[in-house]
Amino acid sequence: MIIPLLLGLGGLWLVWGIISALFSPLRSIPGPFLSRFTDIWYLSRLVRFNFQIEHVELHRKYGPIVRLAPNRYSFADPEALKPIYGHGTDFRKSEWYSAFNVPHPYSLERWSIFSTTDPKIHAQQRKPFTNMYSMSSLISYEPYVDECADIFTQRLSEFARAGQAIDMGHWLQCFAFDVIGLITSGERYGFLDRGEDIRNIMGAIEGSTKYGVAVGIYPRLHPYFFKLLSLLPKGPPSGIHYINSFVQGKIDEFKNGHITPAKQEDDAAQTFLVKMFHRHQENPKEFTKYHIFVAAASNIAAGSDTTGIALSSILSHLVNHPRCMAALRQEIENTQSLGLLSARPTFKESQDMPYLQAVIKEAIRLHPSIALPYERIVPEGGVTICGRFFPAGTIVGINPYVEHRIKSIWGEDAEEFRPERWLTPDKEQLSLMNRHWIPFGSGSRTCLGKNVSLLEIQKLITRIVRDFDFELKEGSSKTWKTENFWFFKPKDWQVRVSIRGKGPVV
Ligand code: HEM
Repeated sequence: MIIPLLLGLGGLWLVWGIISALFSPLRSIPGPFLSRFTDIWYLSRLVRFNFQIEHVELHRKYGPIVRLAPNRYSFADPEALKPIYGHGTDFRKSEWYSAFNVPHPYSLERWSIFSTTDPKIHAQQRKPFTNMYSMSSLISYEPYVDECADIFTQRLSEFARAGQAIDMGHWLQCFAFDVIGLITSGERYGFLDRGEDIRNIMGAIEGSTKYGVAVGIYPRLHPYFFKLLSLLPKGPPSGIHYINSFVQGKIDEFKNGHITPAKQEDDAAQTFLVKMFHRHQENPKEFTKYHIFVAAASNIAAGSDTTGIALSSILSHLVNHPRCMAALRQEIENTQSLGLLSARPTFKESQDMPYLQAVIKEAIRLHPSIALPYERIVPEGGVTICGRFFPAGTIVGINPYVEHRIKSIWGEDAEEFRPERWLTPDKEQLSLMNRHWIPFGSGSRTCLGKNVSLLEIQKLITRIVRDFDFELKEGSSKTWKTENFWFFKPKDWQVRVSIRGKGPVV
């Protein structure tokens, strides 16, 4: 009885797919054959966790607009960015993002800055947090980064003395995780001390992100899958619950031990939690306990993998391009000889180093921390993009990995690591590249933590490039292994470290 029923439903679904494909107003847009009829083709590619390679190939084969699924289109055209993500446009995030949230009935009032889809609701939700990520707050977070950089360089010195190769991607994530812990709650989680995935929190973030990437293709099934997989002791929902209870635990520990009722003199120097608890005390109805949870959870879930990957990308490009490593060291030495570089480089000092800035931008261009499309939905009335009309409800998106390789923006050598492209005197070209450099997103949903991560990146890269030499473990290929599950992560990137000159200055 069940089998004929399932076969019947499958048949109906197939017929519906074929009819929809035949009558779609977008049927002339090219793409893989199966993508016309079903989302399964795209899903099957995503779960291989290296879609970025095929994504570039698809655009080479089919042109600037490609169908990825019956109602999903991808763009590799400089003209597409502005209509989709430009300020003032009404495109909302697609429902794909909802699979990154705990669904009802498991949630009380679950929303997150990252996954809210409606632009107006999102603007209200984001506003109370922006000043915590502002430039003035940023400078006050510098001692936290320095504290972790001190421990990180100590670890590197130990590995150098032991002649031991290490998984550098993992250690850079440990650094990013401990920094975000300090900035958020004034506590280092201890990743740098132990070098291991404490309480499997990194694994939980990875598992729940992989779940979101896959299940987001069928967002209506998310509550059912979530419920079903919750029955497994180590299923992805347990990861999501785990992250949430980890964050809540940190908040509770903080509340019970550290919170001071009086506002401290120097507001900017406080951690996120201190600032947020004060805000909550002043106005508990507008700034609720859930607001505190949301910001702390965002920092932990969005701020460790991303920054760790960016640091790996920069260091790996430098290791693979000795000429660029030498040029950066020259800049560091020049700055130092002018007395403009502290032992613990400051954010301001590293911002005044143009070659460093160029290296950072170029590495993150070629290997962005996120390498899947930022999906949006065409609003009421439809929109013309790249000369083609898309009706309301169509899912459209640009993948930064693809955008960062468009030759009409970056030139014939788009695939090459050439930091000098950012030092061009051609202002128009520079402005074009800056507009299309989108590793932190684009428009109103741009990364809230961008400055925090740049603070970490600039300070740490200057310091470790000055104090250490790096080489791939013998026998390793220059092309590292990666997994792309939204976070585009290096896997087991083995590097040997040695101390330069007299060793770390601090
Ligand atoms: C190199 C490091 C980072 C990269 C490349 C990065 C990238 C991104 C991207 C691409 C988005 C937008 C995604 C979309 O449109 O779908 C985003 C959003 C976000 N990021 Fe980051 N991120 C980084 C670090 C951080 C850090 C350190 C934090 C927190 C301290 C953070 C917090 C957030 C939040 C809260 C959002 C949601 C913003 C919104 O929708 O209004 N990120 N990030």
